[in-house]
Amino acid sequence: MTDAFAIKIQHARLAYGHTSEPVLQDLSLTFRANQWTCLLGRSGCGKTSVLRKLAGLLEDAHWRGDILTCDGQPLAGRIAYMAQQDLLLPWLSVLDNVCVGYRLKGQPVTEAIRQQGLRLLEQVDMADKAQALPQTLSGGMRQRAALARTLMQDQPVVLMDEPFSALDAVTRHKLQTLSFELLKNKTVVLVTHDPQEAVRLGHQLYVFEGNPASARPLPALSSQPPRRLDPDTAQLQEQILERLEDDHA
Ligand SMILES: Nc1ncnc2c1ncn2[C@@H]1O[C@H](COP(=O)(O)OP(=O)(O)OP(=O)(O)O)[C@@H](O)[C@H]1O
Repeated sequence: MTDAFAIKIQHARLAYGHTSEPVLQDLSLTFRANQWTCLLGRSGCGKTSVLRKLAGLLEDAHWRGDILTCDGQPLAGRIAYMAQQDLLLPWLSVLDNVCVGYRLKGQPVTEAIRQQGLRLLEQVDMADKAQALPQTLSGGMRQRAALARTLMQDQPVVLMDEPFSALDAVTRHKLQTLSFELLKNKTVVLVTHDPQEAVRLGHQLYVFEGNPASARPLPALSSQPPRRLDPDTAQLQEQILERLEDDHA
């Protein structure tokens, strides 16, 4: 696994279809190494499109603008992407889904790899479902399995699209903390609709605003994530909500 690295998007524009209005315009974002960057914004403003672009999965759209890495190397092959849909393969057990990255790379899934997958399943409280098929799981269980699969990939950049949205409050809190621990040395981009989650986990935060949307940073807090609720975090949450409300108006 290579070290985490920073990524910069500069003055990007995105449109679906040659003649369509752009979804994103003058979008500039910096994702720092070893930090969590949270992206917020109203539904449909283009957050997932940005993750798909970074993951190399945006073939159906027109993108203009630079994406730079601080080491000058391409992004391809260095990204783990946890999409909004969990994309678990229905014919594979949960454990095989967690280890599927090795199969896709044509590498054998050794006993050591299976044990590592099992340990991650234990950490997300899914060890008892290791042999279950995805269709027998609840939405929250599927999300936990997908999270274990993302962690298993051990890539320097991790993109997560609302990874905790289907979880109950206690499980969400637990998995936020666990993910934060396990992804400490990565460049993490988290899309979330939850201001509390963003404030708890984000080293830096951006709100997508306008139509076409661009990203505006929020002031960083001096405390380190994962944060507890205190007057500063409460105030920042309030500020996020105000920005989101203004954008809906
Ligand atoms: N493949 C596509 N073809 C045409 N339009 C698309 C396509 N994918 C997304 N869009 C449009 O682009 C816009 C941005 O979509 P995107 O999924 O990036 O938004 P989002 O901010 O992630 O939304 P949400 O918060 O609801 O997940 C939306 O208007 C959506 O309808």
